[in-house]
Amino acid sequence: MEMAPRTLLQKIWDDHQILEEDGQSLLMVGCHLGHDGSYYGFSVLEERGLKLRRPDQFFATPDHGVPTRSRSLDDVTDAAQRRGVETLERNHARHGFTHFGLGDVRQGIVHVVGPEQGITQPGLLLVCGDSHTSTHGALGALAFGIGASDVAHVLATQTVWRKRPKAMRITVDGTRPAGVTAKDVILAIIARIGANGAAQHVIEYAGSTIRAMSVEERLTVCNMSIEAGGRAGMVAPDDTTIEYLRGRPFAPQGADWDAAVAHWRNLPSDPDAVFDTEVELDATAMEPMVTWGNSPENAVPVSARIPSPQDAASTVQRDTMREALDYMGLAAGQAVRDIAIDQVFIGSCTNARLSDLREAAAIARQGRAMVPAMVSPGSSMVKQQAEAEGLDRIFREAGFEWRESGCSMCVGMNGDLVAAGKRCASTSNRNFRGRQGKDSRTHLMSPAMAAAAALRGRITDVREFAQGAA
Ligand SMILES: CC(C)[C@H](C(=O)O)[C@@H](O)C(=O)O
Ligand code: SF4
Repeated sequence: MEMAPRTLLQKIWDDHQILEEDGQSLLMVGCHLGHDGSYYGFSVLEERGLKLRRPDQFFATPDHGVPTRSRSLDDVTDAAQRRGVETLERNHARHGFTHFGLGDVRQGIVHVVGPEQGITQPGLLLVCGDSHTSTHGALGALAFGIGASDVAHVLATQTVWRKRPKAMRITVDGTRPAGVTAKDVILAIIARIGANGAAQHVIEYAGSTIRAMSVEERLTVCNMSIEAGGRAGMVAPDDTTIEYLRGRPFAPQGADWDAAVAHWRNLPSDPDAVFDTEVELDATAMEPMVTWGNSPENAVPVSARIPSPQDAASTVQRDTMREALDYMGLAAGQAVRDIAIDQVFIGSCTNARLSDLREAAAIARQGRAMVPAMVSPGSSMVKQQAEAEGLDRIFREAGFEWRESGCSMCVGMNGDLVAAGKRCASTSNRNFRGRQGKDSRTHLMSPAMAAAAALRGRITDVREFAQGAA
């Protein structure tokens, strides 16, 4: 009998399902990633006298609490954060998993490090106790964040229970206009479908715009799947994926590589596969995007004005918009381009890979920062590569601070904070209330847009600057 056509999601799910019970699947986990917030799971192992089931399939690196001024833990002001990093080191010594510690060039934000090291691969079922695990789907993996008790379950059994999600395909077609980056594409997607638009779904991004993207750009898109309410986001593996992985430290080698590639080639959704939900967008009509509120769905083109609560679809939405404008200190009808900012953050698992830093540097070199601006590379390897091509010098000469790698001001756990009432142009993924510090105000945008905002001290259309690489 011929098999029914399947989506990429269905293929990976079927490959990993051990059994199905009461509507839940028990799935074999191929790769488990951890960071300095992963200690709860290990304490459960200890309480129950259990061993780490597969030390060879657990990889961790400290990111959330690490200092970015230096690599010394003495620069971490919060005792709990310091304990997180130290506990990860202790668990590594005890359980023998792969650990890229502070001072190791392979350290970085776990979602930057996985792909960079070739740990993230097509067809893998990958989990991590972190919501932005969706990032790894850019390489054709099924990757999702899991809660603390699931982390303990995976550490002990290398399996996880999950309900089979629905499949959504988001097709983006056309050539992006100049100045429109992968970040703008995902912000446009979230603005269209809403912060809950992909609830219960795993998103597959498809179409000529996605196919034309580099792996680093696809990582940016998949990273924010969770901000659209999706369980995960993925892009089918293709030549771009395979060329990206070739020769990376943890990628298969020799005959194993050939076998892996043959498997990866079979993963893309079959032509007749049916998706539960389909969404289509035209990239040719897109502009650089900026958020104005406290949800990533509050994204508008940089040339637009802030929408009015009076135009909201419901009274609930109207109240939410009013509260957001009040919190953000903004008025309906105000031009986005006029908004003065207090500082700039270029970093995070969304936008701190080498290509992001190149794009930001290409703008930074055209002027001088008028407000405090900092750059925190996504990994220590990214930092090293950026320095090898002189990006650190460009940033420093433009008055930007060049820091060490970590989550940093994306979430502020390490003490890199935006002060109360201050407005930050940020390349991260969340603009929630208090996200970058108590009463801080966040505007999400691309690395080039953030650099442009730094040079002008206000939200600026990056297309006013010369385009091109640094
Ligand atoms: C602290 C961590 C568990 C959290 C997450 O799950 O995403 C963080 O990374 C974030 O981005 O909010
Ligand atoms: S960089 Fe930000 S979004 Fe990414 S894992 Fe760290 S805190 Fe979460």
